[in-house]
Amino acid sequence: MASYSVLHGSVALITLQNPPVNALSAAVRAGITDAVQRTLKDPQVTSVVICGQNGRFCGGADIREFGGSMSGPPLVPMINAIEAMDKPVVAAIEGVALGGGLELALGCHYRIAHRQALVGLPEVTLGLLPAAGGSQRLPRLIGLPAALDLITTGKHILASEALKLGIVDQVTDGNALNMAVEFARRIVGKPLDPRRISTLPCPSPPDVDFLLDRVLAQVRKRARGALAPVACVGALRAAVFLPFAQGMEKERELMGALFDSGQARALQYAFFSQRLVSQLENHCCYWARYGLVPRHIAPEEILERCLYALTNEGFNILQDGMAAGPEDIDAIYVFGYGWPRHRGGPMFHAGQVGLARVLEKLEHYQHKHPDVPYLKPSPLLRRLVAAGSPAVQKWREFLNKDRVHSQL
Ligand SMILES: CCC[C@H](O)CC(=O)SCCNC(=O)CCNC(=O)[C@H](O)C(C)(C)COP(=O)([O-])OP(=O)([O-])OC[C@H]1O[C@@H](n2cnc3c(N)ncnc32)[C@H](O)[C@@H]1OP(=O)([O-])[O-]
Repeated sequence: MASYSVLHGSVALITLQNPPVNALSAAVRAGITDAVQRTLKDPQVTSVVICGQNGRFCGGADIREFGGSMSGPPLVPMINAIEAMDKPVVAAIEGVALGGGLELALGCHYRIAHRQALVGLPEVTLGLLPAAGGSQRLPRLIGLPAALDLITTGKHILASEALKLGIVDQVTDGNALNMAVEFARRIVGKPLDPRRISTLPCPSPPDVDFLLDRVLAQVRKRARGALAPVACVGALRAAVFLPFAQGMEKERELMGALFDSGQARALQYAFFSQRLVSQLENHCCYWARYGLVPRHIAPEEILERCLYALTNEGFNILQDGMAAGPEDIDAIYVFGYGWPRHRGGPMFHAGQVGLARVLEKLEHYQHKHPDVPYLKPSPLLRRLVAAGSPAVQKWREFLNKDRVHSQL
């Protein structure tokens, strides 16, 4: 939700309330929309400040809502309505203004931030693009090159850097909310048109096509096969060449293609998994409290059981003739699944570790867990070890002979 109060008799304060990061859930969007209506109707109110509860402006759209059917007022018209207000609106940024949080702040007429606050449009890291106007407003505010950098990498930057780029108007080491309220009282009556980012032209260099093509080639190389960075460049291209309303249409269309993609679901799953895993320590406290004794599993065992089971499946795939050679499997892992390139791929890595060692480990874990079928060593792995563990480059030859032999 979002609370509404009036300070000094004239400054409306809208506070986002959705701990821990004040994500823009349906309830928060409904609260902001109602509060905006109240400020418009209240003749005593001459300016507005938007802030987040507990020193955090906003962590963006509520990612947990992405899995279900979306309800509540949509973000884009809500932000457009804020920008269109005829009373100055100031965002008081403390903690974070990320994704939809920064997009909300970009819809405000001014942004005042604490120096240590973090801002950014990290949607690309979730397989998305900033689709609440961020891809169209940010380049209009700070120019195309800087917007390309921020949006295609998704990096978070400190407010002090955001000030240099022109994303925020002022930073403070003190209380950003107090400063924003004082600022809001001072600027009443100043023209708002130049502060509506959607009405500004998008500053871009003369060789804009060359720049966009170069960045597109870079993101394709850096994140091979990833859809979101490519879509981000497409949205920024629209910001340069199309009027705001049409750019927003393009942003929506590109987001639509990403939103239901397997890549976006996988990256959002990874976001929550990472946080869940970091809470494991708390689970240990829970066990201790109830006198439970967890079985000790060394990190090495987890790694080996995951890694060698995966490699073992690779040997089974080769044996079944579903892949012609180990290079096919390694290429899929390196270029499709982000396997660290410097480790060559799971089959190459097995060769580096030593096939005999991989076999020995699989036998060991299979002995401990006979009910886990994927730990059963592949017959091909056994034959390769028996043949003296040839180098990975020789396996194709070995397989061909093996297949011919098995057909005789
Ligand atoms: C049309 C839409 C367009 C729009 O452009 C799309 C977006 O905005 S996409 C969004 C773009 N925004 C982003 O990509 C920002 C994503 N968030 C972050 O990068 C970090 O969480 C942040 C830096 C904010 C805080 O770091 P920290 O202090 O180390 O804290 P932490 O990381 O441990 O998180 C604490 C708890 O908050 C939870 N939670 C967090 N964010 C969200 C969220 N948006 N939603 C829901 N939940 C969220 C998190 O799961 C965790 O829950 P739990 O149950 O306690 O495990």
